[in-house]
Amino acid sequence: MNQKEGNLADYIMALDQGTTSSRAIIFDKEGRICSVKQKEFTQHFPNNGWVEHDPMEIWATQMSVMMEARETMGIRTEDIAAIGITNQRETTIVWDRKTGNPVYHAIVWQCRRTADRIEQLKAEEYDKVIREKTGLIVDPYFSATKIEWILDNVPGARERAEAGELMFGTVDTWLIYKLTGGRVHATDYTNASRTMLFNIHTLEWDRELLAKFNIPESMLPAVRNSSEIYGYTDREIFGGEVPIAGVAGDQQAALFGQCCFEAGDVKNTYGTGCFLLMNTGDKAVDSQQGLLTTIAIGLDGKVSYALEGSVFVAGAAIKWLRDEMKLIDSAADTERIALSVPDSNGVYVVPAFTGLGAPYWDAYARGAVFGLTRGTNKAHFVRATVESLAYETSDVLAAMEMDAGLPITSLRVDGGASANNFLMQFQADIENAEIVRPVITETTALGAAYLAGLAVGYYDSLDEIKGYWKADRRFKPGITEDKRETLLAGWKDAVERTRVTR
Ligand SMILES: Nc1ncnc2c1ncn2[C@@H]1O[C@H](COP(=O)(O)OP(=O)(O)O)[C@@H](O)[C@H]1O
Ligand SMILES: O=P(O)(O)OC[C@H](O)CO
Repeated sequence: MNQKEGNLADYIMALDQGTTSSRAIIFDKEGRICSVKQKEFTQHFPNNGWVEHDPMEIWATQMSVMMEARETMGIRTEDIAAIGITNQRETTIVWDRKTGNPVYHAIVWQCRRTADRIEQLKAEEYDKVIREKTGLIVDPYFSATKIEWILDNVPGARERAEAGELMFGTVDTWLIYKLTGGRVHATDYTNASRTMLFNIHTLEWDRELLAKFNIPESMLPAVRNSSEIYGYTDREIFGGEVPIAGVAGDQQAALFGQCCFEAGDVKNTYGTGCFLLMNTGDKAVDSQQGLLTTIAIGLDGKVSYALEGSVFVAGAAIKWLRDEMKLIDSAADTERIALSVPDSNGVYVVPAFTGLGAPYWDAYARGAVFGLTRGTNKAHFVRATVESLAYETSDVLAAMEMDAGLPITSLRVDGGASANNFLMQFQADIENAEIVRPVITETTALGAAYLAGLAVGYYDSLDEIKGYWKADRRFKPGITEDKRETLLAGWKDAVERTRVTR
């Protein structure tokens, strides 16, 4: 059986439940991908700024990719030592304890429907209380006001919740519940830390916050380590009992998958947006620079903390070049085009399409382009757009350095746009740091696989895992200090001219 001690199964399966698709990846011991299946699902936009998913569709797509990934390889259920789950974070699902049926669609992390409630909390200066307890900057992004909205707006929901009939979960919790046939209602520390209800210092659901949002404690899942056996898959579902043994929110899983185990280790995922996390060890650093304090991982009853900064638009700006501006045919073209000119010719693109994220948190800013001259051509424009991803990253790294009080000399990278060698070199240049890209850039799923493997004895230790992590390429800084300062000063000026609120 797939038990701790003498685990003989050959593979680990990671379920990566993201914002636009559900994926299942089967890894071997060295973290090589043996099978991967992915299914997109419907995005619902019922109102301006609202985003929802159907929890049943999340479950159905996750189930089917899980089955297909195994069947394609032709392996048996018992060849899988454990399952690790990693998920889009903050997204909120409420369901009936008896039937397992959701009472409403999942309210997605991107959904802004509770913006007015957030303004009210700020007006009461309750943001300070929230910040102190949860490490978060009060925002509709997190789960608390989403749960409150469901209880206030779904007919009968509040009464049912108070009678103990409803359960809340982020997507990890929903999948665990479904996979175990409704037997386990649990989440891990990293996901709990994104709800705006979890006290990251006492490591408990915070009673004062629960009262503030009028959320009965009976709705909440048990909070557990990111690496431990949560339960076993229901035989009906998977034709065998596989332990679910690793759980972490996707950005934290990526930090773990990048083997950023020590305080000071930083990773950046260059996807649609950029997500930067710095491990701060056992210190919950209270950011003075507009970053979030969050839980990096929970192992053996102890948590490590992280500083987090998110950039809303990164790879999305590259998509914009392709789909709206029609300047490129594919995202990969940007590398060749950027390298066809020696520099951006003084052009700066600030892709603040949906406002500016960390460290500015300016919801009202909008995209801008500076430095256009009669000599500006398409290549300069494309290059400036690619460079903006590096500048945005650099702003968050500067904030992290100030908060943590230590310089960042190395950054581990992943995500779709990390394939762009020009971007990686430019990042190294302006950051004056080494940029390290691993061979396996599926670090989110890999992190979940590592966590699951550790819990069942498939891996012995963090050191063993570190031994499997391999760099594909290291980009070293290669420009002068003067040049770096000039480039960064131009960006700072462009951002200042873009900002609306300070
Ligand atoms: N070679 C490239 N250069 C620059 N950007 C790229 C490149 N390849 C992909 N991208 C961008 O990366 C994003 C996709 O990365 P991915 O990690 O799959 O994102 P997500 O998980 O957020 O959907 C897209 O926005 C795309 O425009
Ligand atoms: O699904 P992703 O990769 O867009 O990640 C979403 C984040 O977890 C939101 O906090």
